[in-house]
Amino acid sequence: MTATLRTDLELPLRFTDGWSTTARVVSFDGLVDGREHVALRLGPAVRREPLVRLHSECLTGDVFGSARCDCGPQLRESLERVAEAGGYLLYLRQEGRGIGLSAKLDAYALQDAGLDTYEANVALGYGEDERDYTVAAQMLQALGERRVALLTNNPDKGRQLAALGIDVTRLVPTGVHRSASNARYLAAKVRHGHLNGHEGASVPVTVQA
Ligand SMILES: Nc1nc2c(ncn2[C@@H]2O[C@H](COP(=O)(O)OP(=O)(O)OP(=O)(O)O)[C@@H](O)[C@H]2O)c(=O)[nH]1
Ligand SMILES: [Zn+2]
Repeated sequence: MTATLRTDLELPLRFTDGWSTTARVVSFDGLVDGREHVALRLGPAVRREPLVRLHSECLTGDVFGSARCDCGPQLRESLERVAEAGGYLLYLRQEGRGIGLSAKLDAYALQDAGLDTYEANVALGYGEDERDYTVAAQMLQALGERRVALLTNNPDKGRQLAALGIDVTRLVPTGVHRSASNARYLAAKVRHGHLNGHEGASVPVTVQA
């Protein structure tokens, strides 16, 4: 299924600490899951290999500033890095690693009772990570991008995109935004294959057969 560009317009971004940039915000028709995912195009136009961040929605971290996770600081870091390098931030409506907001809050309650972030999902009857990146591949194809560098610590994003026909040349790790409130959460992610703590390294992508 092919997605098409719907609207593409200028969006001035202004932050209270003074950082600002101008993005283009792009919406789409024909995305397979019917949700309203958007792309921000940032920075200089690059002929090959734009820097791309697939950011999974996290209302509590992205909007409210919750320190239980690292999503808020990662979102801001990603905007700045993509604005510098040239590329896209795809804001994917995959709240709670795909299980939704209310279920994520249920999972938080289980974590307060001792489970880790993945065990909590499983205890609620979900997979550890329910995200599928087909819509991200559709968005990149609609934008005319087949070759990207991916800003992430999650190798699964690179593997899934590559399997969907996008040439992912390398994974570029984000910084590590660790605090007393999210340290347990980040440690669980590393146990499940995240590259948090490998900052500065560029990691080649391997696709499983
Ligand atoms: N189910 C669940 N989802 C969570 C929890 N904490 C954060 N999330 C969601 O996890 C998603 C972000 O995933 P992360 O595992 O933090 O990071 P990632 O996207 O896999 O990897 P990066 O690209 O390196 O950021 C967002 O959709 C958040 O809403 C949690 O405890 N339980
Ligand atoms: Zn979060």
